[in-house]
Amino acid sequence: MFDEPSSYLDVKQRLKAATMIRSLLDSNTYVIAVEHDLSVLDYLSDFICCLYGVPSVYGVVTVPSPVRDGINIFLDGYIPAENMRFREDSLSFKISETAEEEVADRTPKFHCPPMTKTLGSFQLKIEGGDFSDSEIIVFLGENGTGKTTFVKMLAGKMEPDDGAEKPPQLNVSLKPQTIAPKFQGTVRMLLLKQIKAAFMHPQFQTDVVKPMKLDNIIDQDVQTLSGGELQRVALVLALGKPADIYLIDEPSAYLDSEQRIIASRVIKRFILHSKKTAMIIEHDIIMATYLADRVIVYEGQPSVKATAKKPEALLSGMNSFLATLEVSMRRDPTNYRPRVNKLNSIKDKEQKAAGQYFFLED
Ligand SMILES: Nc1ncnc2c1ncn2[C@@H]1O[C@H](COP(=O)(O)OP(=O)(O)OP(=O)(O)O)[C@@H](O)[C@H]1O
Repeated sequence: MFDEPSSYLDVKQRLKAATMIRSLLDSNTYVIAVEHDLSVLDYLSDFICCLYGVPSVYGVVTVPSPVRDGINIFLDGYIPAENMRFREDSLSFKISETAEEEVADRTPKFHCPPMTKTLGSFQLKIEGGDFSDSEIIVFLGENGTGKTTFVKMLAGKMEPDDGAEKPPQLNVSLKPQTIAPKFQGTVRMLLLKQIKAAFMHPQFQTDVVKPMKLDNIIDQDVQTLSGGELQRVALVLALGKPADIYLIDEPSAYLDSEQRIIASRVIKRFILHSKKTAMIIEHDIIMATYLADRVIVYEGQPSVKATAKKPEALLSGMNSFLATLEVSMRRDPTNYRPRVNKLNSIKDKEQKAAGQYFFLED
């Protein structure tokens, strides 16, 4: 049995872990895994059971379905065989067909200069670039290529190497990768203390607090929250702080598949409506694809030497990122979710031969 094998791993490691787990299968061995990253679940499984219900009240486990049908049932919120709807809305990943042109029209709001940072034996080179309002930049890179380091430099928590021009002094709100709250008191007390203005604002309640489902835990002690509950509180806190730029390190960690999709929608809507900029580190490729207006691809050797490239369009960035991983992806025609092609499958070979590692639309 494997419980969340993908946690904190980068895309390459997630697929490696899935392949390793599959290699355990033989005629006498069954593997059962709990996994919240839908692309990994898709790659790993032959059959899946969906679980639905009301958190902390009841849960129902569906009969196993073949993996594609099972994930689509989960996303659709409807079990055709039982004529049973368990969620009002279906969850879809369609990316606006105009996304690319919208990016081209954006006016630059701030410029990040080229920078370098040396940490022990690790060297990071940042190409820099221009960033604008209402856009989300997703950082794509393997573990140990310096994503968190770049975020810390933008947040002013780390200086670039001597002599390098510093990033602009911006008002930054940071959701760190690890969350270890010291606060003694309830969630409500924490929100009132740190983000009172946003918390009391009806728009923020509707757009952020309600969808992140803080109602059930609002009077619970922060110290007793689970990992997923803490992550939801940390995201609300980060979005509730007035800032020019929101730096969000691994929003998907500890969240289940549905919460990941809801959190992505909340972040996307918030950034669009508030006309702010977000930079997000995300290893869940479905969430990363859904969130990104543009991407920064990290190249190089993890823990040794890496380059954070200039921001680029989602399609070209994903294409070059997936090419470095030697992974190709297609989209499910039903709900547009990205699916990893099995290594050496016909699609995998065809797409790689054509240099199309990633498709925006099927
Ligand atoms: N204070 C430090 N001293 C020495 N090395 C460090 C320090 N902080 C980070 N590193 C190293 O720098 C490299 C980049 O770290 P960083 O946390 O930025 O990577 P990352 O891309 O965010 O990784 P992950 O995806 O695993 O979160 C790693 O090899 C890390 O071990």
